[in-house]
Amino acid sequence: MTKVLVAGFTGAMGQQAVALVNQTDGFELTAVFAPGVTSTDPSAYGLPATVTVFDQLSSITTDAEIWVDFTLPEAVYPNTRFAIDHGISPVIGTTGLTDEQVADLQQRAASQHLGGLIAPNFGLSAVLLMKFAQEAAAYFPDVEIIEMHHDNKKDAPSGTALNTAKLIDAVRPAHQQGNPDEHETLAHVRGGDYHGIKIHAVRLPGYVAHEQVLFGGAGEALTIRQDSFDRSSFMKGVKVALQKVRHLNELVVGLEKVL
Ligand SMILES: NC(=O)C1=CN([C@@H]2O[C@H](COP(=O)(O)OP(=O)(O)OC[C@H]3O[C@@H](n4cnc5c(N)ncnc54)[C@H](OP(=O)(O)O)[C@@H]3O)[C@@H](O)[C@H]2O)C=CC1
Ligand SMILES: O=C(O)C1=N[C@H](C(=O)O)C[C@H](O)C1
Repeated sequence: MTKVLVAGFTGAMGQQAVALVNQTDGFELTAVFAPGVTSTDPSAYGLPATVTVFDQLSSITTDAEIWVDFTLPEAVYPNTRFAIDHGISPVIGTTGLTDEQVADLQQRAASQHLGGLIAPNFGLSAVLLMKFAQEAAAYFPDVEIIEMHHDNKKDAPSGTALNTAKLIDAVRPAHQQGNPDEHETLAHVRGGDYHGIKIHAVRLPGYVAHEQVLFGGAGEALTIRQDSFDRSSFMKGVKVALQKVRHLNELVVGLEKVL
C-alpha cells in the first residue's frame, strides 16, 4: 500500500482527491491537512481512525509517501518544500508557483533524488488544448487567451492560462501584435499581458473551468476550446500521477510528462 497525504482536504478538489485515494487499489489515505479545521478527529470528516488530521504544516509527522496538494497559491511553495524535505513525493495541483519557486523545488528534489509532479491542469482536454495551442502558435503568432472559471476561484489568471501563454511564448515568432497606438479608455479592458499575449479571466457562477485560445490570421481564425464541466474531469489525471510519481526521479511540470 502506498500511503498518501492530501493537503487542502476540505476544499472542492481536496474532497475529490480523498475520495479518489480511498477508491484506488494500492493506495491508502494516511493523513490530511487543512489549517481551518475545527477538529482533528477524523470521524468528523467521515474518515477512518487510521487517518491523522493536521491543522498546521509545522506539526506534520507522517509516513506518507505521496503528498497531494490542492490548497492555495500562498501555501503551495511551503507545502511542496516541506514534502520534498521530508522525502515525500509531491503531486501538486495547486496553481501559483513562480518560475523561481519551481526551479528551487526542482533543485531540492534533485538533491533528495526524489520524483514529483506539478500539473497546472489534470484534465486531458486542457493538456491537449495546451499542446495544440503551442503547435498552432508557430503558424498563427497572433493570439489571445480567455479563461473562464467558477466565482470561488481565488487566483487569476488560472495556472492553465498562464502555462498556455508560456508554451505559446516559447515557440511563436517575435512580432508586434495589435495596434501600437492602442490605448484603454477603461482600465485593464485589454486584459493581462504575458510577453505580449493577452489573457482575459472570467469568473461566473455555474462555470467550472474552461479555456479558449483564439488565433487570428489574414482572413481566417482558429479557436481551440476545452471545458471541464465537472471536477471529476481532473481525477483521471490525478490517478495517473499517483501511479507514476514514485517512479519519477525528478520533479517534472505538466501531466503530459507522465501520460
Ligand atoms: N491542477 C488542476 O487540475 C486543478 C487545480 N486546481 C487548483 O487547486 C487549488 C485548490 O482549488 P479548490 O479545491 O477549488 O480550492 P478550495 O478553496 O475549495 O480549497 C482550498 C483548500 O486549501 C486549504 N488551505 C487553505 N490555506 C491552506 C494552507 N495554508 N495550507 C494548506 N491548506 C490550505 C483550505 O482549507 P481551509 O478551508 O481549512 O482553509 C481548503 O481545504 C487552486 O490553486 C486551484 O487553482 C483546481 C482544480 C484543478
Ligand atoms: O481553480 C480551479 O478551479 C482550477 N484551477 C486550475 C488553474 O488555475 O488552471 C486548473 C483548472 O483550470 C481548474
